[in-house]
Amino acid sequence: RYSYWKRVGVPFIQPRFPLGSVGSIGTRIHSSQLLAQFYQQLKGTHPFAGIFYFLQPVALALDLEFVKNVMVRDFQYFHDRGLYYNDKDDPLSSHLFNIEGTKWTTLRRKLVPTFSSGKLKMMCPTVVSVADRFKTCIEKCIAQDEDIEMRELLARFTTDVIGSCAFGIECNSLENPDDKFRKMGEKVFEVSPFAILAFFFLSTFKDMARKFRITITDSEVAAFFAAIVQKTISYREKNNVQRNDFMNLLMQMMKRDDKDESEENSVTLTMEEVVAQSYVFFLGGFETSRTTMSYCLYELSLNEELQTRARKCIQSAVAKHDGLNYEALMEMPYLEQCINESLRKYPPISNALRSTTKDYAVPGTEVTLKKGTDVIVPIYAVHHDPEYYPEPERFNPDRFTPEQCAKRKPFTFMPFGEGPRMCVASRFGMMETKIGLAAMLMSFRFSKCDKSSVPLKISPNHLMLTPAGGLWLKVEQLDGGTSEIGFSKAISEERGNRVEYSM
Ligand code: HEM
Repeated sequence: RYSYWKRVGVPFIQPRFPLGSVGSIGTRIHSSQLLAQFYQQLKGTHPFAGIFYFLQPVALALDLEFVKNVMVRDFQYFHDRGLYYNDKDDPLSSHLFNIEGTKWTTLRRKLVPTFSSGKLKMMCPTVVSVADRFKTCIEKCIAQDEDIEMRELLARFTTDVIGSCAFGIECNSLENPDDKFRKMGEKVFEVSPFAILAFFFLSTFKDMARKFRITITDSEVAAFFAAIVQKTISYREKNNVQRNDFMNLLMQMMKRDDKDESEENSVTLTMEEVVAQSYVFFLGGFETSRTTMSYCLYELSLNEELQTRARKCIQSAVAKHDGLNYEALMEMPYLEQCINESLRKYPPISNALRSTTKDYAVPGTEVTLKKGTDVIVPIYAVHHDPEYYPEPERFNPDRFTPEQCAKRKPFTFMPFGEGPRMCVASRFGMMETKIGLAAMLMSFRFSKCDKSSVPLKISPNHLMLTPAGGLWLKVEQLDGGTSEIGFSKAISEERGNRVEYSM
């Protein structure tokens, strides 16, 4: 098996039995950094490199033309991710991120409208109202100690945001750190090195794993989400509640009677499928944005000048639009540059995955990727390639001025992936991140403290790019605070019709 790439004439990373090329993932190094080493080692030799996940050959993209072909031009060969899911024994795993084929195409098409500009604008006050509670929560924390572990607080902020926007649920994890929603999020993402390897293993041997009815979702998490979604749905049905949120859209897809049977590609979801989609929105909604905010805050805390510049940009937009609202958010170019530079340096989902659905003759080579071959687009490696980003370890938001963006080569900035399978909620993620950062920078000054680790180390045993040991910062209240800047004006009018949340 291990002579495969040599036989087909593709430069490859020497594997070791039984783990292949990924033996150190989860224990010594994060997958994104290991793949960046492979990428640098073999870049320029071929459109992609050969690596092995256990015994399975996997292609690692090395050049941008190949990335473009996989993500966009030849998408018909690459619409699946090839990840393990098991809709029979583990329905929660059967969500938009994992599912394949026409089921994915139709479901994706139906879900996209959830994140239209109109819907985002409508959700904006809800997110701002959570940001207001977030600010109060930080004030309470710093009254006790100015050195704060920010990642945990940010997780509570994004948990409450996604609870409100996706489920219409008031989960007060900001006020109550032991809130069950928060605990569930923690449980999903804090996985052991063994679990990471097991996940790669199952994705490599999917058919066998399905035969043995192997599940990947923690049973407590599965039961929790099933109960919360069912409760929300039955409350809405009983009280005839219509809200402009994700749950509403999924409920419409459950009701076959509402649909024109002849409608081509119409999707009907079972309750289990609705639970799975809600679950992925919860996952996508809280971990990625909190990670982005964490890294952005960290970098700004190391550079007072950039922090002041970001704060001024926020203050002037808020003053112009009379509060922190959708219009103000659209006019914070420097904050956006800072966020983009954070996403470049620390893309939370650091690799995009695709799997060939039929044999694929790689343009410009003699090689054919066999049906079922996994392809990795190493987002982190491309974002750290000095050819595209000189001095890649330097945090420099000026890389994202409109002039610099116009000069940038396509496919060198992919924090949300690319092509038809890119992040379905990228604009919502940006909005949530901007609101969280704006709320914090308007009210507080951030700097490093004795507990801050500089330089930051990436934890090897997290799925996303996560700082090891958390993110400790010194947080001081700014003179004047934010009350007069207009938070209160933006507090959501739309607080009715929420399910009482008491699990
Ligand atoms: C800063 C925030 C975010 C980042 C950096 C991010 C990044 C990504 C990336 C890299 C992918 C894979 C794209 C690819 O394979 O080409 C993805 C997919 C996805 N994301 Fe996000 N995301 C963010 C926020 C969100 C939010 C807020 C949600 C939900 C509310 C979400 C839901 C999803 C879903 C469902 C997919 C799978 C899409 C599909 O396969 O059709 N993401 N995201």
